[in-house]
Amino acid sequence: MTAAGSATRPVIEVRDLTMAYGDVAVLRGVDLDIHRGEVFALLGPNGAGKTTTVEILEGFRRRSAGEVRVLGVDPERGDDAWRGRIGLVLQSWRDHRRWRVAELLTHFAVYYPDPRDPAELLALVGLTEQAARQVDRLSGGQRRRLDVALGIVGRPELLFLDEPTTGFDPEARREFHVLVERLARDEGVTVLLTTHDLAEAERLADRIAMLVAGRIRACGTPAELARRAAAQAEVRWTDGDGTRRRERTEDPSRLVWELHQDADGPIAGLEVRRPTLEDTYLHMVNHEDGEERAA
Ligand SMILES: Nc1ncnc2c1ncn2[C@@H]1O[C@H](COP(=O)(O)OP(=O)(O)OP(=O)(O)O)[C@@H](O)[C@H]1O
Repeated sequence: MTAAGSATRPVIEVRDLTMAYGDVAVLRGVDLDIHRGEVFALLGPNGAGKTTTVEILEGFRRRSAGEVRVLGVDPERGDDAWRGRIGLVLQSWRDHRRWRVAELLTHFAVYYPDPRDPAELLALVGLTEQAARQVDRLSGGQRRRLDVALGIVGRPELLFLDEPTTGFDPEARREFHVLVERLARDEGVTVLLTTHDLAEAERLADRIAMLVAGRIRACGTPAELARRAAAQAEVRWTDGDGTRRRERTEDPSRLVWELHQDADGPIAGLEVRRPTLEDTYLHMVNHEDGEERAA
């Protein structure tokens, strides 16, 4: 690969990724391209396969089939130099409860060739006042920020955040969002975050992929996804015999006009509704096996 080629190549490339635990298929042909400097959200309900996907990309799990490249390397063959370019913020807290915050960062910094200064890092994640505190005395939100600090101490090009704000109060969540935005905007870090919170994905991500039952059911910018969701209106009305009816259509005025022609008078109980992105997402989650697409 030439230097120019590697500059334009996606940071993460996934083709037809499948994964089964025993005979249970969890990922059923996932395709993804994530570009340098993007904040990309993998959105899906519990059990959709988000953590499995991320663990495969991080090199912690062997896939069943498919092509995967992360920073140009197959994660199953990633060496220490490759690992040093990646930052991880995992779902479960590692066990360093007795360490003090600043000590822990200093300890991990030595593993990297060009680490961030621990004091600057503490300021960046808003933990300066807690520098001398033991890890097991931190609140849940403060621990999560320490997780992020540990994830970025080695100046990674790519940061994985697995359900980063679970258990955060609204204030901690907002501060965390500002931190992620700053990393992406000011430092060009590519961020892949998993979440089951649509509002968080819309707020943070340049692009969202909706993973439901091991398949990407829709992928695009929040605005694109919202536009596609709203393209099909739902028209509801009550028939002459009192039956409640509903129909999805891209041309609601035509349907209403036809109903008006047929009805002998006003259309009873008429409603025309444009689905929101949330309606579409919930519909996908609640009809997992259906092939209906928002894309
Ligand atoms: N090691 C494993 N062995 C067997 N099944 C597993 C294993 N890990 C995960 N699974 C199953 O695979 C499916 C996907 O799990 P995964 O953790 O990837 O989902 P997720 O989208 O991250 O969910 P959550 O939001 O709950 O973390 C689930 O049905 C889970 O029970």
